Amino acid sequence: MNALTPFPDAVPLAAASPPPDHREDASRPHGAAIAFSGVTKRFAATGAAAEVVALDDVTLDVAPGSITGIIGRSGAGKSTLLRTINGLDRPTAGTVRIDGLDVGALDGGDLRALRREIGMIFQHFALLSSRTVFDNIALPLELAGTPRDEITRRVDELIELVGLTDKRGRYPAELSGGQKQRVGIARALATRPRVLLSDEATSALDPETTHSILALLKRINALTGVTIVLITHEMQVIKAICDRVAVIEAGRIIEAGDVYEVFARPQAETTRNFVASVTGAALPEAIAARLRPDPEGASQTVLRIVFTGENATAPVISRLSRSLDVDVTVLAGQVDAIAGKPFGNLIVAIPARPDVVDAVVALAGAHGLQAEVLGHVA
Ligand SMILES: Nc1ncnc2c1ncn2[C@@H]1O[C@H](COP(=O)(O)OP(=O)(O)OP(=O)(O)O)[C@@H](O)[C@H]1O
Repeated sequence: MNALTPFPDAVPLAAASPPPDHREDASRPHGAAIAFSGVTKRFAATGAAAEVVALDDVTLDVAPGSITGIIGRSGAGKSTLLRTINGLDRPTAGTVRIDGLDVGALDGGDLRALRREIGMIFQHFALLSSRTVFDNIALPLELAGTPRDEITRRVDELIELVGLTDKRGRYPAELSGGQKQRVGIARALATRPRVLLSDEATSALDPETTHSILALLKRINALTGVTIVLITHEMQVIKAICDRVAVIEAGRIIEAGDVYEVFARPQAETTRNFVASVTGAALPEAIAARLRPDPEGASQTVLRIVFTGENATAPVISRLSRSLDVDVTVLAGQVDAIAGKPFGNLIVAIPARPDVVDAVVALAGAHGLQAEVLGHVA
């Protein structure tokens, strides 16, 4: 691939007639594939500060047009991973490729050309306080040398897309947090990027505003096919809009896959905790404090039962109870939609008899459910 034209089939903004409305964009996929291969990033020791391995041999594929979430706790390496995509951080080892193009090998004009294909939104919006909504959104187009009439057309189109028509001439100080993020999103989309990076874009917003911003990102992804990579520490965000998720811990990807699969069968302890934070899978504290691994002397065994797909709404608990003649006490749970599919999670207590426990687990399995023993209470 020619390094000077990182996206040969991308339409150069200045030369293109913008489509009259965004629905036309849906017919031409914009998304770019991103491939991390063995990416390690070390920050050298300075003075008293020891060397930091921020990314440790990260290999991950981001599908074009997907919404991929990277979740991890503070310091896990999320921002560093995001910054390797637009070349703000260069890997110490390994490669990051966007549609096959090695980001780490680019510099100067090639890197600037690549960055025009990558929009970014931030937790604290990063708007210029002295510029109006219109002028903030216009900035990347001005920097790209886009003619004035085309800037006006494109910015007005974006202002409408993000629902800020009545705020066109307002300044950031006159906007709510959600409105500021809408400006940030419009600005990030101005040059018709093929990748949109979101750095904790909803972390500073209240739940309702978060919901509307996530819905906007999902709509933009559906309309334009832009590949979205978002980093977050909230599983709620992953659950709301992502197709794929990767869990990062101490610079390593410890789990990655389809969001529904990861929610249904989380493997790593950290992933289980993230999943439990949003699926009702967390044990009530009073029970958790009494839970022990040893069934000796216990009166109740506590199970987690995960319902997926069409089983999510089946009356399985009453069937378990009737056909095995056991009392099933529901301790916690909810039925929800994840990635658009039903997903249920119940925590139940049954009598702590090995034959009963085995029968319940087997019967749940026969109904296509997963049942897992969490522990026992006296
Ligand atoms: N420029 C830098 N110099 C030295 N160390 C750095 C630098 N940038 C990041 N780090 C370190 O790399 C590790 C990963 O940081 P990073 O910001 O990627 O984590 P994060 O998951 O985004 O955290 P947060 O959610 O708190 O923003 C941390 O230990 C951090 O202190």
